[in-house]
Amino acid sequence: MSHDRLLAEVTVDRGTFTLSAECAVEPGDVVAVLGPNGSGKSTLLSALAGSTRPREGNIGLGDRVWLDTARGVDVPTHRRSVGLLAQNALLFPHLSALDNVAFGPRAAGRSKKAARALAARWLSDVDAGELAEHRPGRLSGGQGQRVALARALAADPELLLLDEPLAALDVDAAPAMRGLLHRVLRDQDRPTVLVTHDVLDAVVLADRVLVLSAGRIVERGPTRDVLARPKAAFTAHLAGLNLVTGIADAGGLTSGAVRINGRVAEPVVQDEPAAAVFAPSTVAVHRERPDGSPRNAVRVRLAGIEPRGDVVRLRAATRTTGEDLVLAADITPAAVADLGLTIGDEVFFVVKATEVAIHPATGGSSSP
Ligand SMILES: Nc1ncnc2c1ncn2[C@@H]1O[C@H](COP(=O)(O)OP(=O)(O)OP(=O)(O)O)[C@@H](O)[C@H]1O
Repeated sequence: MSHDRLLAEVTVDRGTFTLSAECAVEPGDVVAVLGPNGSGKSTLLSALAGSTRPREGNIGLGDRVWLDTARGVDVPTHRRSVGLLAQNALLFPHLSALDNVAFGPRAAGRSKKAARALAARWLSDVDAGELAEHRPGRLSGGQGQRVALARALAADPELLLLDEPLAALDVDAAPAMRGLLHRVLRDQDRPTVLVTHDVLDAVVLADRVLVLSAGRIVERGPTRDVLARPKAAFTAHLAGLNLVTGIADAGGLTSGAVRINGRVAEPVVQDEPAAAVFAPSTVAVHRERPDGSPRNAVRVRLAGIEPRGDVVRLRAATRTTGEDLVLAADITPAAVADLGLTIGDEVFFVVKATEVAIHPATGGSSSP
C-alpha cells in the first residue's frame, strides 16, 4: 500500500505548558524531533497518536482527517493506524514473538495462517526469525526492540512513531538496532516521526529535523544543514560533535575534497551516504600537514577561538565543493599560545582514524 503525507498543526495545553507546532512529513521521510527535556517532544507525539487532545488543530494523512477541532473531529487512537515503537518493547508477555507480531494483522481480519506467515516474514526482515517461538521474558532488550519493530510494521500503519527507541538499550545493543532501523526505515514509504535525545539517531535515521524549545519549533530543516549550521543554542550544544557527511568507501568517506578514514561503527554500504563523527577533544592542530602519518589531516581556516573552561574551542571552516564544512577542536590554552593561533590562520585539523566513527547516513542533504 502506498502512503500519504502527514500534515499536523496543533496547540496542546498541559497544565501551564503549551505546545504550538506544525509539521509536514512526506511518505518515506523520517523527521527527528529534538529538544531539551520538557520542550514538548512527547506531547507532540501523543497528539499525533491521539492519546492527548489538542486545544485546537488539524491532523491529517492525505485526505483522511484524524483531527479537526473546528469541525469536532477527533479520531480515537485505535482507529488512527499508528505504529508505535517506544523505549521499551511492551510486548504481550504471554504470547510468543511470532504471535506478538501476528496480533496486528489478525486484528485487521487476516486468517490465523496468513497473519502468522506475515509475522514470520517481518521477523526475518528485522533479523529476528530465530526468535519466533520465544516468549518476551526470554528476549534481551535489543531482541525485544526488534520484535517490537516487526510488530509495529506488520500492522501496516499509516504513520510510524518512534519514541526514543534506542534509549533503553545498552551501549552494545544500540548500534545494531540503529543500523537495523536505518535499513528498515530507508526501505519503507510511510511518514515517520522519531523523538530522540541523541544527535547520532538524527544523523543516521532522519531526513529532516525539527527542534523544539519551550513548546515552540525553533529550528527545522534537512538534518545535515541544521546540524552543520545550528542556529539555536540547544542545537549547537547537541551538535557539539564534529560531523562530516559524504559518500562511503572502503575505510571511510569522501566529502568533496576531504577524505576521512575511520572505524565502521555501523555497517555502511560503499557509494552510499555516510557520516563521520568525532569529538572536538580528539582533534590535534598542526601548522604543517603531518608527513607520512596515517592520521586524517584536514586543511581549515580558523574562524573562532573561544575559551571553554580548561580548553579552548577552535572553530574552523574548510571549503568542499563550494560548501563550508565547519569543524571544532578543543585544545589547551598552552597549545594555542605555542602555535600562535589567530583567527584567519590556515592550519591542519588532525584526527586518528580510530577516533572517528563511520555511520550510515540518511539523506538529509541540502540537495533537492
Ligand atoms: N500530564 C501532564 N500534565 C501536566 N503537565 C504535563 C503533563 N505531561 C507533561 N506535562 C508538561 O508538559 C511539558 C512538556 O513535556 P513533554 O513530556 O512533552 O516534554 P519532552 O520534550 O518530551 O521532555 P523529555 O525529553 O523529558 O521527555 C513539561 O513541562 C511537562 O511538565
